[in-house]
Amino acid sequence: MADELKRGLEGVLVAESDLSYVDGEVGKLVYRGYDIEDLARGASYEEVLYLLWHGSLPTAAELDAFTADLVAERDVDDDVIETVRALADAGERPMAALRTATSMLSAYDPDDGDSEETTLTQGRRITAKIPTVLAAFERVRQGNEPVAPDPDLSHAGNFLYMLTGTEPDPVSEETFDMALTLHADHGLNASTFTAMVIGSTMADVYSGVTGGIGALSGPLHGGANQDVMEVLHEIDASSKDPVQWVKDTRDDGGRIPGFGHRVYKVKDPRAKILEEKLRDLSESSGDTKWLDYTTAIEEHLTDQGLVEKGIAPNVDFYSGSVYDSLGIPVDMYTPIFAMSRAGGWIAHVAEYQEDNRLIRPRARYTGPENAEFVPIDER
Ligand SMILES: CC(=O)SCCNC(=O)CCNC(=O)[C@H](O)C(C)(C)COP(=O)(O)OP(=O)(O)OC[C@H]1O[C@@H](n2cnc3c(N)ncnc32)[C@H](O)[C@@H]1OP(=O)(O)O
Ligand SMILES: O=C([O-])CC(=O)C(=O)O
Repeated sequence: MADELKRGLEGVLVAESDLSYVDGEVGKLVYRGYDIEDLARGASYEEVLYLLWHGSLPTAAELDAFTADLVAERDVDDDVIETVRALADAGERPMAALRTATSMLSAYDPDDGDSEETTLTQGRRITAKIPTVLAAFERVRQGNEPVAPDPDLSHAGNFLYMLTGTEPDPVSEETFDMALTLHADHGLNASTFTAMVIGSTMADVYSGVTGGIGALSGPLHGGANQDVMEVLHEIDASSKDPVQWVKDTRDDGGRIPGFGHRVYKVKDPRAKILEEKLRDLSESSGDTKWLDYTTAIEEHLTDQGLVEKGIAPNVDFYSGSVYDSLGIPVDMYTPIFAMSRAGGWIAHVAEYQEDNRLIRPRARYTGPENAEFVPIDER
């Protein structure tokens, strides 16, 4: 058993967690026992953060105090904004800029130490500042000045405000807030596990979140939401039938971004909620293009038996089309995922460090044995 190889750690249990549970057979996701659908429809992202970090849904008074603490941390030091400007000027990708800026934020954090309290205090600062960093990056990139946070707006509303300079309408704010809730946590996915591995060395939470951002950026994980939208744009620009695009891609041995999952063997429950949201938004705007393309792709892959084989739409398949309806640029989709998932990374690091054990698996050695060393001048 000890020597059994589990490629990609598939199915391996490495920790106990009270935070979230993914039932991949029936397509169910819960945060601390609450169904994601109830939370997405009924709770704000701030309530969900409180739930993840403190173990229960807040009362109104607890939420007020928690929100005030988050709002108080939204400002970002000028040096970080200057770095963000330099990164934007250099043409850095938003996800990489976020990774660099998040790491830099630690220089301005007055606290130090590895207690749960410090992790959550620093986690609150990181969570509050990521939207400010991201919005500033996007504004500078577009040739505009950053917009200061508005303390009267929610986490979701304030981000959209800082991004556009205009207060969002209630539908946009509610839609974005729902998307943040849907992305906040998801068991030991690759980026959360990365943050936990880093946390298990008792490194600080800035290191864990910075590592999480790096892991999330890849196309097999959070980066797929950007890929899905790029595919939709490619289909649109080429006037190709979406089904033909899928056929060509599969004939070339390619994967369909936004499909497949290590745990879900059926459609991701978050994809169902986002699809419904996209349907509402498309019908009310009268622009159903992305909905039509995504639906056609899903129907085709269902007809081809892929969905039945467990390669079904995941959260990334529909999120981009929803962000597009909010006017958000395509390469900001994965950073927005990180903005939400930071809450989950912080919760897992804090939880794991409570009863910490260094995470250190092994590889089966397949290299040469008894190689004879030859000094460099004799090689
Ligand atoms: C937030 C998230 O991270 S959700 C996931 C986001 N990522 C994507 O959408 C990228 C596309 N999807 C994928 O690459 C995969 O489904 C993953 C990485 C998410 C999961 O991968 P794994 O659990 O490692 O499955 P694995 O890569 O072994 O695939 C199993 C089989 O399904 C096929 N498959 C998996 N995903 C897809 C896909 N999107 N399109 C076509 N075929 C697929 C594989 O080719 C493989 O087939 P084979 O057994 O005939 O070789
Ligand atoms: O759980 C996973 O492997 C990927 C995922 O859906 C997420 O991180 O939200």
